[in-house]
Amino acid sequence: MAKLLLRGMVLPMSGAEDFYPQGEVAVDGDRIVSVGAKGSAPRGFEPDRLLDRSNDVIMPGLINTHTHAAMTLLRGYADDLPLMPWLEDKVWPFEAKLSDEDIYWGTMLALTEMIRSGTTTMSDMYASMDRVAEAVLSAGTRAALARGMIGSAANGLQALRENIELYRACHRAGEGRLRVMFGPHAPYTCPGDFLQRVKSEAESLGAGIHIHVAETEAEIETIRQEHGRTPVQWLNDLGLFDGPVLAAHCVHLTPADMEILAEKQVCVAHNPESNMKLNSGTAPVPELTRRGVVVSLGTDGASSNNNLDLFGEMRSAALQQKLRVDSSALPAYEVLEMATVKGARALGFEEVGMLAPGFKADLITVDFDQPHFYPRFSIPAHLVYAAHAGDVRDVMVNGRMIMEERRLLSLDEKKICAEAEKRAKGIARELL
Ligand SMILES: CSC[C@H]1O[C@@H](n2cnc3c(O)ncnc32)[C@H](O)[C@@H]1O
Ligand SMILES: [Zn+2]
Repeated sequence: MAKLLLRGMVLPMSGAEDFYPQGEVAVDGDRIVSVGAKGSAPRGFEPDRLLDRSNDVIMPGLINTHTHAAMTLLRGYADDLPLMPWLEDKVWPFEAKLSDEDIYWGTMLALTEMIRSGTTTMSDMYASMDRVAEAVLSAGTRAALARGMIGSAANGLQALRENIELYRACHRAGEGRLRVMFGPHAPYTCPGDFLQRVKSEAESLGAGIHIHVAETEAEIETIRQEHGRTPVQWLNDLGLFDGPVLAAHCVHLTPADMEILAEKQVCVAHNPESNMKLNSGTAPVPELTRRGVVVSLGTDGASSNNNLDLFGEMRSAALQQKLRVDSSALPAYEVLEMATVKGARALGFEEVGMLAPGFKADLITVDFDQPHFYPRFSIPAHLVYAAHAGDVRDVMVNGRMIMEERRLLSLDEKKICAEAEKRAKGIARELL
């Protein structure tokens, strides 16, 4: 097992006070041994390699808690529409034509973009999840995978069987890099009896549930007409929140909804850019965190965003709340927590999200020797308000370097881009 010592400006994300302007992180195999000031590595720790990144920030890898990775194939295919026309008229007809192989290459494209922008873990909800798992394992990243399920009869039940199979085959696979959740799409696409069936299957396996909730006003109105309550109240009454749940979006919430989410320890994946692009609305993030809800960050798919860059997403998350509430809302360090430690909690990855002894070595280095990072008054502020995807220099997951000096080590980027281009254009031609 290789031993590595990284030196640089270390932001461990283990508490607001923790920062080492000249620090070091010692890694042995897949785990972090020590984090601290320069010279803090344990006596006797003899690294096989010293990585001097004195002008870089060394921080935990970013965690994207809500995406549909293979939707990179739809990037730029369906823009400037609200949610339901976007889904029904453009996205679902395109997705109906995707083969397992298309989903594999779309996911590979997503992973390439994610690694380049410092994302080491994603939470994905889609179809052909065995191929998504294969892509994640070969890219070397970490993921929580959920089979997206729509409907109740033939389609929904087949998807549920696939989700169970996925759990059995992949949960904790790849040295623990994979986790499996259950992915009922939304309260407006899954009937109550189906949601309860999903809940009981997930419960019997001890798995969490990943679901879209309260995304648009139209959803609130549909569920009110069908069930006479809000989506959060409906799902709670069905018992869905009795186990671990990751609820994506949660834009339109009443105070009573927020109390339920807090009481049931439902985690929320906040997707500000998708919510803006589809004109869904602005989620009440400070109101949720004030109540103790764990709010993490996601990009959603690359068709409603249109990128998978969590640096951009952090900036949007912060600015959106400042516009909605006031300039003190959602300060930089809290946004960084959403993209790291809180993401790990939301997905049930207990050993990632911060740099701490005993934790898995998932980390990135950000090249701070660039004009947009001077003067260096505040590292968290620079990371949230000034950084962009291309600033990421190195990416390590589970102790393995998968990008070094901006060179991808686990993926063939040119081949992936060519395959994605060919496959997406082929489907678009068929739909003309
Ligand atoms: C059944 S797999 C997941 C399913 O979700 C669709 N999707 C992508 N983005 C959103 C969104 O913001 N709200 C609801 N559904 C979304 C995706 O296209 C897949 O069909
Ligand atoms: Zn989504």
